Amino acid sequence: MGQFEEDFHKEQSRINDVVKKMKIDLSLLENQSSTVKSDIIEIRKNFWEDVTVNMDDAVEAGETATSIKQQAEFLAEHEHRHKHLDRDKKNLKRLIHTPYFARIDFKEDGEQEVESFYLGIASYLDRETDEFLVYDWRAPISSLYYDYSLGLAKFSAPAGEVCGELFLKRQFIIKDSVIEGMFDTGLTIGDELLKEVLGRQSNTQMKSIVATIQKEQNKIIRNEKGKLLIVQGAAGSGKTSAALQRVAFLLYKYRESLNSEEILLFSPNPMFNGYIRNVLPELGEENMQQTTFQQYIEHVLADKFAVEDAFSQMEYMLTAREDHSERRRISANFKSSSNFKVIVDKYLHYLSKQGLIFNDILFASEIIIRSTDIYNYFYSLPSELSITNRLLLVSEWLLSEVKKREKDEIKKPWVEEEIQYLSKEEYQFYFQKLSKQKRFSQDTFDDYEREQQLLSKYVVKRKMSPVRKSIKTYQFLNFKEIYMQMFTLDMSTLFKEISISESDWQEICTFTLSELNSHRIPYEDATPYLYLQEKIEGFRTNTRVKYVFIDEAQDYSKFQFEYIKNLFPNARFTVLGDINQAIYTHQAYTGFEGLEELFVGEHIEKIILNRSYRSTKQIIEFTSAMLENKNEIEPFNRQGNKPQIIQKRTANEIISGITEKLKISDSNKTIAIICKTQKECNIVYEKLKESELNINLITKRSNQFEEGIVIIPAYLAKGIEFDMVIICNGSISEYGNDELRKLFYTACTRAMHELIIYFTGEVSPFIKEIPKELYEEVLLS
Ligand SMILES: Nc1ncnc2c1ncn2[C@@H]1O[C@H](COP(=O)(O)OP(=O)(O)OP(=O)(O)O)[C@@H](O)[C@H]1O
Repeated sequence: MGQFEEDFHKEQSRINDVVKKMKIDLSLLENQSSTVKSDIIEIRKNFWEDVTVNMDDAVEAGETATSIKQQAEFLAEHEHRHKHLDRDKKNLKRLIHTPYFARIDFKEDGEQEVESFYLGIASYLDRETDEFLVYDWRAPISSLYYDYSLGLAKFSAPAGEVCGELFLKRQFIIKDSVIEGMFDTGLTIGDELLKEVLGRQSNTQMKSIVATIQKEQNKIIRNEKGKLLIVQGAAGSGKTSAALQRVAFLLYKYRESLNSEEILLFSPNPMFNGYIRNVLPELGEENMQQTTFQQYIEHVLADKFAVEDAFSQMEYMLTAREDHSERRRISANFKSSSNFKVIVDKYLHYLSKQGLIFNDILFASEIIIRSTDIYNYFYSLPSELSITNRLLLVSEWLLSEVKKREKDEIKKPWVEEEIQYLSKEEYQFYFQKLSKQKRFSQDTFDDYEREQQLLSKYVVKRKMSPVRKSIKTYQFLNFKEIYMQMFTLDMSTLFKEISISESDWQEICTFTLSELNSHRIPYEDATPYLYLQEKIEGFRTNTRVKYVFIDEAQDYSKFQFEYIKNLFPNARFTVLGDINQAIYTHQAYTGFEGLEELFVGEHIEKIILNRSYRSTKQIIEFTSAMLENKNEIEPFNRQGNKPQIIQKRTANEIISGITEKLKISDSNKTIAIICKTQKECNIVYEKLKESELNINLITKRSNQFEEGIVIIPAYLAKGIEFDMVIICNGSISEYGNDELRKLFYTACTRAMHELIIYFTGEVSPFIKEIPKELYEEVLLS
């Protein structure tokens, strides 16, 4: 038997031993879990029997409450235990399937022996010997595997740095407790396993990458210092993957003080949430909270406006008549720039001296406090106070005015009338309240005068309650008008400082006012609107969230970053993006400089990922050639066919070409037909439907990443990948404008193994620029 066979044999026999122990533990866990489950059923069934219920007097009622509380706690404790056992069971089942993926042999300085450590998705302790048979990939020692090749190595343990030498790095592919592959490697993480993993077909669900995390990615995952961690990474360089493994790492490292509810991920669209849903559970962790920025703004603004989303804005830009889309582009571009923030901040300054717009306070359709009085009161307050603090004082003043008004109202005839018309239930309700009060005030119960007086007070208070509520929620502030006013003032002094012409500003003003007057808020206005509102009314912060992740961050404006930062004052931020995929060209994207400015004085770390793992070498070479910074992206050496560029005479011929391709392609593959817009997707879908192939149309409302063949607009395909990508129309007529370069690049970089681009007439200039040897061309003869 050769050395390899011998090692292989030994390793398999270790796995057999470890799995045997795991199976015994699993059956113990199963027994414990079923006992706890029966206890829970029993407790639920007998809940009321085990509680002493006696409401005879206050003391007895108090004891009853305590008894119920104790019983509920007893139940909760059992349920909690059951949940934990369930989680342990699931982890153990995963470990039995794949006990580990790597082994490292390490000799610590000062020690005689080389020790072997096996790494898996969770730790496993031998209960008899108290020895770790598997180490969690997030344990301190595991970082040796990700960070070092053979030779001198060190890792940070809780007690300090541990130095030594790494003698072996062995990787395994294990399925159903059987070794399917084993590689010894001297490199950081051997290419063999990575090649194996990357060569597999894509899936509708993203997978965890713990067995093959690369050194640069590991820096992201284990980063603990920065208040802000910025990751600029090429398409397919593993930004999303690193972010998700980082969540798992944080949940492990801070398991005593951090839970998944305190981590929030902003993702590009709802479908993406579905795409990444399985990664953390696969690693034995619960998913973090997930949202999209759109969901957030809609949550806040939807009761006032029809809120446009980024995709509708994009679709409009791509499909509207050129003069219309140009006007819109100027507006969107400007509003997401720092220049507009200068205007908003100047406007805030202006408002601190004059110009806030208030609503009258009404009671029963009668004005009880005039907006002019509120205005005067507000501006009579010391101007050194912030607007927010002055508003607080205004609301206190208004509430005291309302109180005075309540006193006057009590004597009015409507009150007596209202008392007479109180329903039986209402009367009883007040009666009970009154009796309670009388108990304390020692009044005689049948004191009719007093009763009448108190009832009047209650009736008036109740009637005034919406007024008080509206004051507390600042409805006396006409915020919509305040925002609109910004587009009506003479801001000419500002234009000296910022780069916008008077005529462009006028265009922007006309467009914005017309939209807001029609109760529509354009996407580019939503964040400035909220920003201004929060600056005036005070930020509604979420102090619970400790980590915020922003994926596809190149699509966020400085306004949005600032808004998110203010919203989560206690959070650390991990922001991941790719400058080459900034598809919202109007967004005036300037890299992450704007973001860094928001964190001046705080610890910022920046990591750049240049190596791309998603696509074959041929696809990466082809797609990177479209970019200005061509040489910065390093392909992983995985071979495939060159991208194909196919010319057709007509759009209908393209459809026939696609149909033929689909018919001969492997049905297990994920295939995306990517069009520039939703409008085109709909047309192509209608035509392809006739082919009897099973095809799914993806729209911005899709929550699910469908299996098989999908038709999807380029801007929705961000972040996702497919075995094969077919670009429906790569003609100059579709992708001729340089502003669409990044959109085209994003669409092409979704391909893992195959990329096919159809066109009619003349091909897009982005392709013409690519050296011919990087693709295969099928032209009409
Ligand atoms: N270390 C790794 N080991 C194995 N696979 C990896 C590794 N890093 C990335 N991948 C794979 O590469 C593909 C791209 O990863 P991911 O989607 O995280 O990249 P991204 O940088 O977010 O891409 P994009 O910006 O283009 O959306 C995925 O299939 C992922 O599983």
